[in-house]
Amino acid sequence: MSVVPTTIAPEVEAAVAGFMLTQAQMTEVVERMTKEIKMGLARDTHPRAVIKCFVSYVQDLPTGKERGKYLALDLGGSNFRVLLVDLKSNTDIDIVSKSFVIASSMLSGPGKDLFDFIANCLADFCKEQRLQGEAIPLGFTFSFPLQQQGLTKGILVTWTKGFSCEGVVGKNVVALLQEAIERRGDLKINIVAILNDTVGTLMSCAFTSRNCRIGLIVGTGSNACYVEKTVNAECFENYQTSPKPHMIINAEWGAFGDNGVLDFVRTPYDRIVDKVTPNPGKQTFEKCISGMYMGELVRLVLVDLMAKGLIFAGERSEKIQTQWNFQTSYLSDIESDSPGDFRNCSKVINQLGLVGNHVRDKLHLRYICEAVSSRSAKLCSCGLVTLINKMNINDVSVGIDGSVYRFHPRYHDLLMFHMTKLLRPGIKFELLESDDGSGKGAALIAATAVQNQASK
Ligand SMILES: Nc1ncnc2c1ncn2[C@@H]1O[C@H](COP(=O)(O)OP(=O)(O)OP(=O)(O)O)[C@@H](O)[C@H]1O
Repeated sequence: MSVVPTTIAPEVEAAVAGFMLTQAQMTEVVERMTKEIKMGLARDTHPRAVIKCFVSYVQDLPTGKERGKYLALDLGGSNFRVLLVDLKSNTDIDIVSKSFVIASSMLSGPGKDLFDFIANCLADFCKEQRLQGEAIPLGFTFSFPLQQQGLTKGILVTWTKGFSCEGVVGKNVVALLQEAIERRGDLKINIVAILNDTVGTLMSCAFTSRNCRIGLIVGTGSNACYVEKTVNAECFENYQTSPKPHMIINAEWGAFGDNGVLDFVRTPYDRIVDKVTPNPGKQTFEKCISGMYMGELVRLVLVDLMAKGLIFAGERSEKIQTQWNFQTSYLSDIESDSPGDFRNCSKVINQLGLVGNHVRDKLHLRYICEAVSSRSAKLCSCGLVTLINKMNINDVSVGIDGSVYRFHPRYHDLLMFHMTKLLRPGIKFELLESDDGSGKGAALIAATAVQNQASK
């Protein structure tokens, strides 16, 4: 019987050492992020802040009594979805949804084409669901940095996550959608709210868990929102006079580090990934954390070690040399193997056009994946701890969505472990997986918006 090696070669260890954040570095990240969040909230410093802390105009958490049928659109990553959400009770919610793939050419084409495509998908869906005649309220989950000026007005600040459509930055996205709907002329749609997916996630978890105060996404991108005191949300015009005590703040934490404050935890591989994205120099924190980039980071380490003959020695593979070819789902597959077993790992190696005859190479590949996913979870923990400390509460639930959190075998446990180590003793928290947060959350915000309109 062959003995499975368990030790990592010093050269491999050295290559990924930069991903292994220490407790002191994590504490420093929390400190720096706290500063940046305060800058985003304050009127004077907001214009130059990197973590923008946008006002969401959502001030009411769900009461649990919201009811009715709502349409929701979800645009923010790999797929575009249209949903019909029927809030029957707080435990009985019917959701019918349809996903549409956005052609990669559309990601960088004219914005008008993107919004016409969205309106067409909406029309298809309404036809299928026989909703053409009804003006059902619609909540639009739009997961890019938005400077909101009201619940139905949001100016796109910048595209992220691979999108770069022309003619949208600086425009009110709700108006662009409304215009596309009007160009068709066959739909009666009442857009009552635009929201970020983090806000939808928070709302949907708060519908059933009263303690939910944070919404987190770890999917294609990463971002979080939290419940702030209205008086601290200085960019809200009524921050001193609003009768409502709270405001959900869309942190847009992906941009943390765009001013260099995270350089002390970045690796040379992060700098290479950044250069090949459509938004170099932007979304620094997100690029260290989210699904769009984790696979590429692993690939870059692998390519580097292969060039030095330290892994898969003597093997060549066109696939591994090609950008973005190492999917982030491979990290979940590889780390799902039980220790000493390399079944998934071998499959991935073969999919990448490699043979991988040596167990040590598999061990090393797993080690690299663990380094990248652990750093992601550690940085995310830093972000969550920053928000919990900022709210100064002792008991909190966090609603979480996104494929990285959902499918990575250790992500939840890593967050629990590192958050516990970073938080002051005695603070209770739970991490809740959000089920269809964007859709449910959009419906809940639409329900509150309709109610608020009616009571005016
Ligand atoms: N099994 C998996 N393990 C880890 N990551 C995965 C897995 N499957 C997909 N991903 C990654 O998750 C990302 C997609 O995330 P998600 O499914 O949450 O959708 P999204 O709506 O596009 O993202 P976002 O919410 O950031 O807008 C992709 O980058 C993909 O590589």
